[in-house]
Amino acid sequence: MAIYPFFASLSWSIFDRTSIFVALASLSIVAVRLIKKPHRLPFPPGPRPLPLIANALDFPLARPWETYTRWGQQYGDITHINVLGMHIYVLNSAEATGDLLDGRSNLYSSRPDMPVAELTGWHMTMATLPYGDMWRKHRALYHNKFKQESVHQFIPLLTCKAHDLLRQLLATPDERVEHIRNYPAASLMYICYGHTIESHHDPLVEISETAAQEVAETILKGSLVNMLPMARHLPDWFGFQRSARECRRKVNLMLNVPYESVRRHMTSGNTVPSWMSEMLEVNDSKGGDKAEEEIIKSVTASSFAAANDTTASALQFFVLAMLLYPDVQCKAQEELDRVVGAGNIPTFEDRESLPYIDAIFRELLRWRPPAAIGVPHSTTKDDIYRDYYIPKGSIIFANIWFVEFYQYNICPPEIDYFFDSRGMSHDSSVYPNPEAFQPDRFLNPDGTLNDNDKPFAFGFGRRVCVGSDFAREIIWIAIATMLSVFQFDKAKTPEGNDIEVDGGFSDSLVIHPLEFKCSIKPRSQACEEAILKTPELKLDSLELRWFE
Ligand code: HEM
Repeated sequence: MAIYPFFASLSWSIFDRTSIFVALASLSIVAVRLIKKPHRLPFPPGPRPLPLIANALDFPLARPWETYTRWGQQYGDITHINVLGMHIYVLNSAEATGDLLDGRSNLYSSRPDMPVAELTGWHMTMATLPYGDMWRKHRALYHNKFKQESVHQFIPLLTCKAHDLLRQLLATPDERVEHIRNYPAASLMYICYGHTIESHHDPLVEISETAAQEVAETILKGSLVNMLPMARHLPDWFGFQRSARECRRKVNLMLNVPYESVRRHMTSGNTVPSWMSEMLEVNDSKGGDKAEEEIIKSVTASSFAAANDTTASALQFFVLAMLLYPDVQCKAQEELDRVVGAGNIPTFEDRESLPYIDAIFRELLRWRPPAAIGVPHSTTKDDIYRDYYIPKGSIIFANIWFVEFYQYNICPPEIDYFFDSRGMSHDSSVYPNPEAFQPDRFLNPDGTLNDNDKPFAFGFGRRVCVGSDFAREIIWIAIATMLSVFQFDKAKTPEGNDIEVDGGFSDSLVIHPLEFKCSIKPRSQACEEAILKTPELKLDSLELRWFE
């Protein structure tokens, strides 16, 4: 089990006085937590704890949604484990999640105290801030920019970027993965910093992506260390500290390099209006408060980090779905041809008349929610739910999704309870045949969209994704325009046989399909011409009304 290397790495010969102090202090905190008199009400059921270390060995370090789903099947829709004194609850139903994270959001809206976030410098990003004034301040800045009433301001930019994507896919379809990655990155770099990406190896994108990726990896590597507040003081020989320090260096670059670039443009009088320049101008006009400037750096950097990978994940899975479900592609193209005319590219103005495309968007986030276990919440007060005790500071995971084990041949045949899903997005009582990609689930019999418009994929309560309206826009226009002009098919072998795709995906915080081959061709000569005719807008010449 993954905890063994953790303990094995503790070599007594190299303990110094600090190490001994840290180890003893950590152990005494854990011991106090473990022997602390429990509330008279029980904890919910869960795996049997061992003496002293409780459920430390049960805590999943890889593909946690699989373990969480199994617990859901064994213990019901609310499972409890105690990891080194930390109370962790896993919610495996929409009902329990709705009751707690939405219904009691005044108590369930903080984030776990994670030393690893502080050590990597990530603690100032909104997604990790505890519930309180600083979080409210960050959230207000985001809300102002990305709230539903504001996102229409991004329409010219997103249209332009979607057309760029079409042209890139037409020119080099084999670079599909890179083009799709580039699409949200280019949009967000422009919104946040007024920066135009020229290639797939843009330095600002690479700095931001590397930092976000390394933080995710360090968080995973340090997941047990995360549980101990004393981890902040672990000695340097502890490998985790070194990777956290390296990560911090990259996070600093992510915060400061784009900022310095925007500042340079502002000083030289060549400002390209952006979210950052707009906020800096306001702050400068009030005297240039340094703490405020740090917040500005943080909200822009973390919106790129939160938005880029999740959006790219949804679009990569979209292509996979089109290969696996050609009937869906066909139905979508029929709708597009009927509404905008074959060979024409839809715009946001056509959206109301294209319900099936919206249904594809909703099904995509249900079928493959990019962040399968969301982001953990934590409680700010003791609570009682269904006669179970939930102490202050508990960590709450909502298992948005579970994996259909049998599909990937990793489920032992005797464990048939996996077939009966309880994961929320794949709850078979709500979504029959949950593993199938069926956008019709989101349509009324008359073809209009139904009311099921709150994807679990965006999270819950007061911490619900602040970019969800923007995500809908950026994903919708890409899907609609791509489907209008391209045919997505399985690639062929030289003998003309289909190259099968297995539908597997990565084991990461934000999931992505494993590499697969795909053929992308214009649907007709008219479609190819329509793509080539899309104007190659110079962003600087766009009417920048979205920054008003
Ligand atoms: C398909 C795209 C996206 C998905 C699936 C997604 C998913 C999520 C999830 C699951 C959370 C955690 C919610 C919770 O704690 O319950 C979250 C939080 C967040 N998302 Fe997104 N997101 C997406 C796109 C975006 C975009 C486009 C932006 C910004 C423009 C964004 C910014 C954020 C921020 C800042 C948070 C932290 C909110 C907080 O802690 O208060 N996300 N997102």
